[in-house]
Order: sequence, then structure tokens, then C-alpha cells
Amino acid sequence: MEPIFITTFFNVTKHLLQMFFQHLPTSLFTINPQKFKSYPHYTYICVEICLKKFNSKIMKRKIAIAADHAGFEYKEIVKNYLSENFDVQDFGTFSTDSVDYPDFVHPAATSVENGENELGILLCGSGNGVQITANKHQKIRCALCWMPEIASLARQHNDANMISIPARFISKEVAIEIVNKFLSTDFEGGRHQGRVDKIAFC
Ligand SMILES: O=C(CO)[C@H](O)[C@H](O)COP(=O)(O)O
Repeated sequence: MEPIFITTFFNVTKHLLQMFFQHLPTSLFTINPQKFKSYPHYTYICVEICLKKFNSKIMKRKIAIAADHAGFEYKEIVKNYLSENFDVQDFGTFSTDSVDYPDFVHPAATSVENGENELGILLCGSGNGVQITANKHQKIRCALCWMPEIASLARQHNDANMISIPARFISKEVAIEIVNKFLSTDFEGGRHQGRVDKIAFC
């Protein structure tokens, strides 16, 4: 390849990366064009980083969150934790005043069901009330998660599109770990696909 093309290619890539992702380490942009031939995979890596960062910055994943008074404090913590990297839609409640969880869960579940949000996180004291409510929706598979491994399995095996968290029974740190697993684990498909397809009954 002509050196001029190589130099131009790297300069353009460098400027684009710097423009969009100023927080990335400078070392990532320090590329010697003369060494291009010995780093063919570098282009691929640059493009991949570019696309991932572009996706997470410009097209943030949309997450619904809702809680009752028992889950309110954890909801705020989870919401703040996610706010930088996700587009979080908060369906309430907005204080520790006593409320009825279905009033907040149904709108959140509807938003996941109709595709307005990709996934949803629900919190109440035991996790049961919000889970039972959400699972009344035909297209919702809401898993009660009290440890991170259960959240991973809920995605891998059950293709759960919502989780419920028992705020009165786990620490805030564990709640965050659960949310991380839920949002970063993919459905495995395969033998689980047919099972998941059989869940919605009528
Ligand atoms: O866990 C719950 C539902 O499953 C609720 O958070 C819990 O029932 C609220 O209880 P209280 O009104 O006594 O605060």
C-alpha cells in the first residue's frame, strides 16, 4: 500500500477517535504508519473500539427501572450507577412513602413489552411482588435475583427481559453486581430457545 494512503488513513482514524473518545489513553492514538504492515489487526481493533464506544455513547441501551417504597433507595443507587452508560427511564416511585408496587411495575413492564425499553429492573422489599406483577405481562420474563450468578443464568437460560431485586435482603453492592451481570450477559439460545418459546401459554 502507498505510504501516503497509510498516513492519511491513520490520521483520519486518529482524528475521529480523538474527537469522539477523548478519555481513551493517548497511547491508543500513537501509531507509527510505517509499522502498519506489522500491525494489520490494529485497524480492526480501532474500528471495533470506535463502534463500541459510538454505540454506548450515541445509542445508549434503554433500561426501565421501577420500585415501591421498600426498593426506592436501591432504585436511586442503581439508577445513578447506570446513568452514565445507559438511558434509564425511571417509572417511580420517587420517595419512601408507602405505595402499591403494581402502579409502578405495570407501566415499566409495558415499556419493555412494547420495545420502548430493552430491559427492565424492578425492586421491592422481597422482590416477589414486583416480579409476580411483571410476569402477568405476556412478553415479560422477570427473574427474581438475589445473587449475581442467578442474574447471569436468568439471561443465559431464560432470556429474562426484567429482573426483580429484593432490596430488604441483599446489600447495595450485591444489587449492583446483579444489575451488572443482568446487563452484560447474553441469552445462550440453543436448547433454551425452545423452552423459552413454550413459556407464554395463552
Ligand atoms: O416486598 C414487597 C412486595 O413483595 C413490598 O416491598 C412489601 O410488601 C412492602 O411492605 P410494607 O408495606 O410493610 O413496607
